Amino acid sequence: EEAPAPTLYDRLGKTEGIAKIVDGLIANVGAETATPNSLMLRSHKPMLDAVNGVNGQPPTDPTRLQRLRNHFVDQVGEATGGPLTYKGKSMLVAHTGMAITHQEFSIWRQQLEKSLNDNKVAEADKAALYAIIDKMHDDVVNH
Ligand code: HEM
Repeated sequence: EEAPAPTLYDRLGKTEGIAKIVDGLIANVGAETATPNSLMLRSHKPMLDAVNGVNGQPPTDPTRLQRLRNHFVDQVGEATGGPLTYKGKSMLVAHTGMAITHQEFSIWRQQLEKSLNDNKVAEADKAALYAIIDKMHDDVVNH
C-alpha cells in the first residue's frame, strides 16, 4: 500500500505553514498601507481604523483583523484539501461595498506572492494556490 499523495494543504506545511503564509501576507499588506500613495489603504482603512482607533479614540473592534486572519487560514486550509472549515462570508458578500479594482486585486496578489516566496513555497505549489485564488477574482473585484 502506498501512502496517498500529499495534498496542496500538506505541501504548504499544513495549518502551521498556511498560517505563516497568511501572516506574511497580512504583514506585507500592512506595510503597503503605510507607504506614501498606498494602493491598499483605501480598501483597508475601515478595518484599520476599527482596530487602531481614530483620533485618540479607543478601537471600536480590536479583534476585527484577527478574525479576518483566522477566517483566511480556514479558507485556504479548506480550499487546499485540509481538514479546516471556512466559516466566514462568501467572497462576494465579504467584499461587496468595497469597490475593489482589478489593480487593487493585483497589488494584493503581489503581497501574497512575496509571502509565498519568503516562505519558500515551490513554484508548482504557488501555481496551484493561484488557480484557487484567481477563481475568486470576479467575486472580489468591482462589487
Ligand atoms: C482572492 C482574493 C481574496 C481572498 C481569498 C480574500 C479573503 C477574505 C476573507 C476570508 C475575508 C473575511 C471574510 C469574513 O470574515 O467573513 C476578507 C475580507 C476582507 N478583504 Fe479580502 N480577500 C481577497 C481579496 C481582497 C482584496 C484584493 C482586498 C483589497 C485590496 C481585500 C480586502 C479585504 C477587506 C478590507 C476585508 C474586510 C475586513 C473587515 O472589514 O473586517 N480582499 N477577505
